[in-house]
Amino acid sequence: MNNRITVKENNLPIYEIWIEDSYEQLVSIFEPFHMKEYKICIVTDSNVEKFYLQEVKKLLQGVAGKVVHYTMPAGEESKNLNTVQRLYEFLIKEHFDRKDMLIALGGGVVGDLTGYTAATFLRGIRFVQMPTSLLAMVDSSVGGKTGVDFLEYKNMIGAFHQPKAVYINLSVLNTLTKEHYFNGLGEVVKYGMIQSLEFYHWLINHVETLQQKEPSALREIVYKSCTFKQEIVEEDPHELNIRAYLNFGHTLGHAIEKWSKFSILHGECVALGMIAATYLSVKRGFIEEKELDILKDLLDQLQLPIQLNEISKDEVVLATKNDKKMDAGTIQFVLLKQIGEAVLDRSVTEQDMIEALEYLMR
Ligand SMILES: NC(=O)c1ccc[n+]([C@@H]2O[C@H](COP(=O)([O-])OP(=O)(O)OC[C@H]3O[C@@H](n4cnc5c(N)ncnc54)[C@H](O)[C@@H]3O)[C@@H](O)[C@H]2O)c1
Ligand SMILES: O=C(O)C(=O)C[C@@H](O)[C@H](O)[C@H](O)COP(=O)(O)O
Ligand SMILES: [Zn+2]
Repeated sequence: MNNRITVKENNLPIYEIWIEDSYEQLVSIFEPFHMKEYKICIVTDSNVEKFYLQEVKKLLQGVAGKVVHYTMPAGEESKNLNTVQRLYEFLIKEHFDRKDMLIALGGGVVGDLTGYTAATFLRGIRFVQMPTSLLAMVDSSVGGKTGVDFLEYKNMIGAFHQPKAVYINLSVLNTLTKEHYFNGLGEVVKYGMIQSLEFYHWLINHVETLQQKEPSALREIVYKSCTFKQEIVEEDPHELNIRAYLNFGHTLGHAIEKWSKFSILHGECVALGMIAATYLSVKRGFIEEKELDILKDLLDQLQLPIQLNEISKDEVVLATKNDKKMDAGTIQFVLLKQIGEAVLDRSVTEQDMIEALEYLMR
C-alpha cells in the first residue's frame, strides 16, 4: 500500500503525510527545510517524553543547528493559553527566530497546542506534526486546524496553520493505552459515516482485527482516514462549507466534553455525538432506524460509549450556543442524508437536541 499522501492547496502541494513503521525515514523529511543553521524545539507531553523523546531528539540533532525540547503535562487540561504562554517564554529564552521550527511529538493535545503556538509566535513559524496517538494520526495532525480550549470551551482560540510535514510512525501505537486507542477509533468511524459507506462496511467487517490492533488493519485505517481528510481539506481548507462535515458528532460531542470537564475523552464524546446526530437524521426521515442500532453495535464493539447515565441537558445545550458552526444565531448541524453522506441542516432546535440527549440516556 502507498505510504505517502500529498496535501495540496490551490492545486499546489503544500506538505506530505508519511506513514512509516519506524523513525528510520525521519531525517529525510527535513531535507527540503535546510535546517542546519536553524533551531528545532520538540514539544511533547509527560507520557510521550518517556517513550520517544530521546530517540527523536538524537535523530534531529543530525538535522538542525540546535535541538531543544519543551514538555507539558499530559492531558486535555494542558490545552490552554497558560501552556501556550509558558511555551512562548521558553522559545524567547532560547532565542527562537522566524526560521526556526517546532515539532509536535504527541497526541492531538500536543499537536493542536504546538500548531497554535507556531501560528502565532513571531506571526507564524514552521512546524511539523509527529502524531503519536491514533486520534492524532487519523485526524488532528492533518488539515492545519490548531488551537486551545478557553473556559473549557473546546478549541475556542485557534488559527489555521498548515504543518510543513506529517510523520507517522505506526509502531508507536504499541505503547498507547487501550482507552486512547479505542478513543481514536471514534474519529475513524466518523469518516465512514460522512464520506464512505464502503469504508463503514469495512470497519463493521474488521471489528475483530481492530479490537486486536492488527498491524495491517491499523495501516489501513490510518491511510484511509488521512486520505478522506486530505480530500475534504483540499476542497475547503478554511471550513467555509464542506469541511464542516468533519464536525459530525462534534456539536453535542464538544458540549458533552465541556460538561464532563474533560473526564470523557474527545473520541468518546464524538461517539456519543454521532449517535445523537444519527438519531436526529432518523427523526428527519433521512435514514432508517435500523442504522442507529448498527452504529451503536459498531461503537460498542470498539469499546466506545453508547449511552450516558447522567447529564445536565440544559448545560450541554447551552454550551452548543458557542459552537463554531453558529451562523447568525442558528447552528449548522451536521446530519446524515444517508450513511456515507453528510448534510448541513439549520433546522435543529434546542428541543431536538434535548430529545437526542434523552435518547442517549435511555
Ligand atoms: N486539530 C484537529 O483537527 C483535531 C481533530 C481531532 C481532535 N483534535 C483534538 O485532539 C485532542 C485529543 O487528542 P488525543 O486523543 O491524541 O489526546 P492526547 O494528546 O491527550 O493523547 C492521549 C493520551 O495518550 C498519550 N500518548 C500519546 N501518544 C502515545 C504513545 N504513542 N504511547 C503512549 N502514550 C501516548 C498522551 O500522553 C495522552 O495521555 C483533543 O483536544 C481534540 O480536540 C483536534
Ligand atoms: O479538521 C476538522 O475540520 C475537524 O473538524 C476535525 C475534528 O475532528 C476536530 O475535533 C476539530 O477540532 C473540531 O472542530 P473545531 O472547529 O470545533 O475545533
Ligand atoms: Zn474531533
